[in-house]
Amino acid sequence: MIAAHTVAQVRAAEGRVMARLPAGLLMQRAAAAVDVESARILREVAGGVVGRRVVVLAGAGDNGGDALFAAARTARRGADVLVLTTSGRVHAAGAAAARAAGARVRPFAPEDTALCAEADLLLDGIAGIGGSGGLREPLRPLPAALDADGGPVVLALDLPSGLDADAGRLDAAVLPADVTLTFGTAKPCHLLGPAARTCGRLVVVDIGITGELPAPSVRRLEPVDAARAWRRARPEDDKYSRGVVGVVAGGADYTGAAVLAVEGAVRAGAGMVRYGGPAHPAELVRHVRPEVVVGPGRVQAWVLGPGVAPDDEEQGARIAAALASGEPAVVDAGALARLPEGLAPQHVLTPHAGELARLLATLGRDVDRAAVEADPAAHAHDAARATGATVLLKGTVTTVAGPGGDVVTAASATPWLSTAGAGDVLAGILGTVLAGHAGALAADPTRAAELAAVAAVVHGRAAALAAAGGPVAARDVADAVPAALTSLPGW
Ligand SMILES: NC(=O)C1=CN([C@@H]2O[C@H](COP(=O)(O)OP(=O)(O)OC[C@H]3O[C@@H](n4cnc5c(N)ncnc54)[C@H](OP(=O)(O)O)[C@@H]3O)[C@@H](O)[C@H]2O)[C@@H](O)CC1
Ligand SMILES: Nc1ncnc2c1ncn2[C@@H]1O[C@H](COP(=O)(O)OP(=O)(O)O)[C@@H](O)[C@H]1O
Ligand SMILES: [K+]
Repeated sequence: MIAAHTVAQVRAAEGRVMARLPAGLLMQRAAAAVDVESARILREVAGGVVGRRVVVLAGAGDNGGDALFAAARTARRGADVLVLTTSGRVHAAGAAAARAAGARVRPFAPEDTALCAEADLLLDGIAGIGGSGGLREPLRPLPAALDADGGPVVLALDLPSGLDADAGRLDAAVLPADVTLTFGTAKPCHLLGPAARTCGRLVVVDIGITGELPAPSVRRLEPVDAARAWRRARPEDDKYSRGVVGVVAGGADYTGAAVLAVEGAVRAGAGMVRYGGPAHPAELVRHVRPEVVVGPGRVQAWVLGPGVAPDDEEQGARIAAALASGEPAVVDAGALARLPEGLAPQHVLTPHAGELARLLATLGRDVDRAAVEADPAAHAHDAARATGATVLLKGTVTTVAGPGGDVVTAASATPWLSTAGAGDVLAGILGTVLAGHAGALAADPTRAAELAAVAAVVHGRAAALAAAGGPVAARDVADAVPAALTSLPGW
C-alpha cells in the first residue's frame, strides 16, 4: 500500500519531529536522497556523473532549499551543476552550500529554457507542498520545450511543481516529472487522477516522520495488498461459507452482461452464484456456466444492474428487494438509475465517469462527464457523502470513496481494459469479494471501500495477464482471474 497524507497532516507530523531534531536535519535527509537518485539516473542515462549536465530549478521556499542542498552534493560528485533560482527569494544557506561545492547559481531567465532542454537531468525544486496556482511566468513555456525527444530526465522534489498537493485536479500549468521523490509520505496528488499521471515513477523517501503520521487520507492498494485481503478457501469451508453471490443482470436486450457478470463472480471463486433474471438470458447463463443456480435463495452479496434496461420492471423489482435487504451489494449500470434512499457503505456503486455525472445530476449537482474526469476523487466523494454508499469510480485510476471520507485507489494495469463488458466482469469479481467478507462487512461496513479497491486491483491484473501487452476481450479478463490471483506477490 502507498499511503498519502494531506499537507496539513504532513506539516503537523514534521513539526513534532523537527522540535526534537537539530535544525535543517530533515532537509538534509531529503537532499541526500535526491542526490543519490540523481547519481543513479545520471549513470543510467548518461553513463556517469562527472561532467554530466545537471540543471536545478530552485524556488523561494524549502522545496528550493532541498534542491540547493542536493545541488551541492551532486556538484561535489563532479557533475556540472547550474542552479537557476525561480523567485527573488532563495534559501540562503542552501545557495551558499551549492556555490561552495562548485555549482553556479543565478536567476532563471526566459532564454534558459533551452539550457534546461539540453541538460541530462533537470531537478524541479520550484515548489512543493507550499505551492499554489500552477507554474508561474516565466516558467510556463518550460514543459512544452522539454517535451521534445532527447530532453532531460525530470526529477521532481516532493511533487511536480504546479500541482496542488492535496488534490487530483490538473487545471493549471505543471512541470511533469519522469521520477518524483516525495518526502516522508506520498501526498494525495501522487495517487489521484489525473494529477498522478504527471508524477512519473514515485519514490517515497523515509525522512523519519512516519511514526508521527496519522491514518492516511488516501491509499493506493498494490497487488501485495490484494493478496493479503483476498479470502482463501479454508479446509473447514463449504460452498455457503465461502460466499453465495446473487447476480441480477441482463434482460431481453443485454444478455451478454448477465453472462459476463456471472463469469466474473464464478472465476473469482464464489462458493455459489445464483442468477436472477428472465428465462432469456437465464438459459444462456446456464449454458455458459452450468454451475450457476437460477432462481431465488439466500445470498451473502449481490451484483445488481449490469445490462438491466431502465424500463425493465421485473429486474427492477429484484434489484429493489436486494437493496432493501441491507446485504452487501455491487450497484452497477441499470441499478444506478434506480437508487433508493437509505443506502449504506456496504452498497458499492460502480459508475464510470458518465454514469457518475448522471447520478450527481439527479442529486442536484451541475456536473458533466468532463467535470468528473477532471477531479474524479472529489466527485466520487461527493456522491458517497450524498448517497451514504461507497462509490467506486472506474477509469484509468480506479478511485473508491467511502461516505466517511476515506479514499482508496487502484492504478490501472493496462488501458486495453477499456473495452465493452469489462465493467460487468469487475462487478462480478467485486460481488465475490463482498460475499467472501460478508461477516467482516456486517461488523464494519466501511471496509467495503478497501474491498472494492482489492477487486479493482485483481481485475486490472487479470486484464494485464490476458492482454499480454495487446487487446483483450472482457470474457478473457474473467478467465484470467484465477491466474491473476495466484500470480499476486504474497499469494
Ligand atoms: N517542512 C519540513 O520539515 C520539510 C520540508 N521539506 C520541503 O519543504 C517543502 C515545503 O516548503 P515550503 O513550506 O517552504 O513551501 P514550498 O513548497 O517550497 O513552496 C512555497 C514557496 O514557493 C512559492 N510558490 C508557491 N507556489 C508557487 C508556484 N506555483 N510557482 C512558483 N513558486 C511558488 C511561494 O512563494 P510565494 O507564493 O510567497 O511567492 C513560497 O515561497 C516540501 O515540499 C519539501 O520539499 C523537506 O525539506 C523535508 C522537511
Ligand atoms: N484508460 C483506461 N485504462 C485502464 N483501465 C480503464 C481505462 N478506461 C477504463 N478502464 C477500466 O475498464 C473498465 C470499463 O468498465 P465500464 O466502463 O463499466 O465498461 P462496460 O460498461 O462496457 O462494462 C473499468 O474497470 C475501468 O476502470
Ligand atoms: K517540486
